[in-house]
Amino acid sequence: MHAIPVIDVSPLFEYPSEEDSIASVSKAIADACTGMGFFYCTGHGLSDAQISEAIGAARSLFDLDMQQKQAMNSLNSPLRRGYTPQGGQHNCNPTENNKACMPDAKESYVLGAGPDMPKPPQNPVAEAAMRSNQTKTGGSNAPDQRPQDEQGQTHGTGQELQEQQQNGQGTTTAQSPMYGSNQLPPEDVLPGFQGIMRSYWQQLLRVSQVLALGLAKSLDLPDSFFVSKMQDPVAQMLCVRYNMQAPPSSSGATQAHANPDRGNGFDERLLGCGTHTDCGFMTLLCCDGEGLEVCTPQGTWVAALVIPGALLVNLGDMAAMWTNGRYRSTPHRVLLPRIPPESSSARAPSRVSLVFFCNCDFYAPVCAIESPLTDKGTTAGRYMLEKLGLMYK
Ligand SMILES: O=C(O)CCC(=O)C(=O)O
Ligand SMILES: [Fe+2]
Repeated sequence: MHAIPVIDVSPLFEYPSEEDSIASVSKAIADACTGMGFFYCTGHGLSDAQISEAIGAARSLFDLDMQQKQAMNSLNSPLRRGYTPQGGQHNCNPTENNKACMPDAKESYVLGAGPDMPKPPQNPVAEAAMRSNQTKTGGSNAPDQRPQDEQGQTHGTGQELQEQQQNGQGTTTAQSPMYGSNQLPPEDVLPGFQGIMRSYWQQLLRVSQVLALGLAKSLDLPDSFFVSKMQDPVAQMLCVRYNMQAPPSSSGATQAHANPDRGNGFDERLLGCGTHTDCGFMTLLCCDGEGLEVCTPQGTWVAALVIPGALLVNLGDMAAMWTNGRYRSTPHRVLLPRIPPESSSARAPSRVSLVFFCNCDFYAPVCAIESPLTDKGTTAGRYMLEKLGLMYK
C-alpha cells in the first residue's frame, strides 16, 4: 500500500463520453490533491518503453564527457537552459524559514518551451473541453478567467490582474520572456537524444492537458478552465542525475548538506534537492530510483516509491493559489543515500529523474477562484519569473 494514491486516468481520455468513470477519476483527483498533493498517474497512454527510453536518453547525456557537457553549459543561455554541473544550482524553497540554501548535490540539464521544441499535439480531449465552454452554461459559479484577448470580455478578477491582461493583449507565450532556444546535444554527439526528448515532451504536454481537464472537473469548474490556460504552456523539463556521495567528512562542502533538523540517522544522507514547492501548475515526474520524499498533511515525510510505468504527479504553487490552498502545493525533497564506506564499486550509483513542469501559458491569469474580486492575482509568467529569480541566484 502506497501512502501516495495511484489513479488510473484512462477514462479522461474518453471525454466527453464515460461520464461516470470520469466522475470517479475526478473524485480521486480531488481527494489526492486535498490530501498528499501527489498522486501516481497510470493509464496515461505512454508505454513503459517510452518512459525508460527518455530516462535512458537523459542518462546518456550525463554520461557524456565533461567537455561535451560544458559545451552546453546553462550559463551560456539567458534562460539558463542546458547543463549545470554539480554544485551550480539552488532548488530550495527560498522562503522556507528564510534559511540560506545550500547548493543541491545534483547535475542537471534543462529544456524549455521554444522554437526547437514541439507545441502541444493535436489533442481531441483538450479540443472537446474547449468546445464545451461554448456550449455549456451554468454548472459552476466560478468564472472562467481566460485573458481578455481570448474571451473578448472582462471578468471580476481584480483591477491589477485586468490591467495585466490588457497589457498582455495579443501577446502569445511564444513572445514571452520564458520562450527561447535550447542547447540540445548535436546528433553526432548524442544520436537519437533530440527525437526521444521531443517525443516525450509532446506526450507529456498531452497528458498534462488531459489532467487539466480532470483537475477542472475535480473542482466543479468549467471543463475548459485549466485547458484554456495551457494552449502553449511555458513548460520546462529538468533532467537530473543525483550522484551518490561519499560519506560526509568532518569538514568541507558535503558536510553542509547534512540536515540538522533531522537528528540522528539523517546525518548519513545528503540532500539531492532541498525542501521546496514547485512554482508552476503541475509537475509530472519519472525516475529510475528512490530518494524523493513528500511531506504529508501531518508534516511527516514519506518516500515516493518508484512504480514502473507510472508518472508521479504533484501540484505546484499556482494550483494552490487558484484553490486558496485547498489543493496542496506539497513540500518535497530528494535525499541521497551515501555510498557505504566498504563499497568497492568502481562506479558510484546514481538516480536519474525527468521532472516535467507543466506551467501554464505565460500570460494566463492566476488568482483565487472563489474570491476573484478581492485577490489581486498575478499571471503564470510573472509568478514563475519571481520564484525562479529567487532560486537561480
Ligand atoms: O528528482 C526528483 O525526484 C524531484 C526533483 C524536484 O522536485 C524538482 O526539481 O522540483
Ligand atoms: Fe520539485
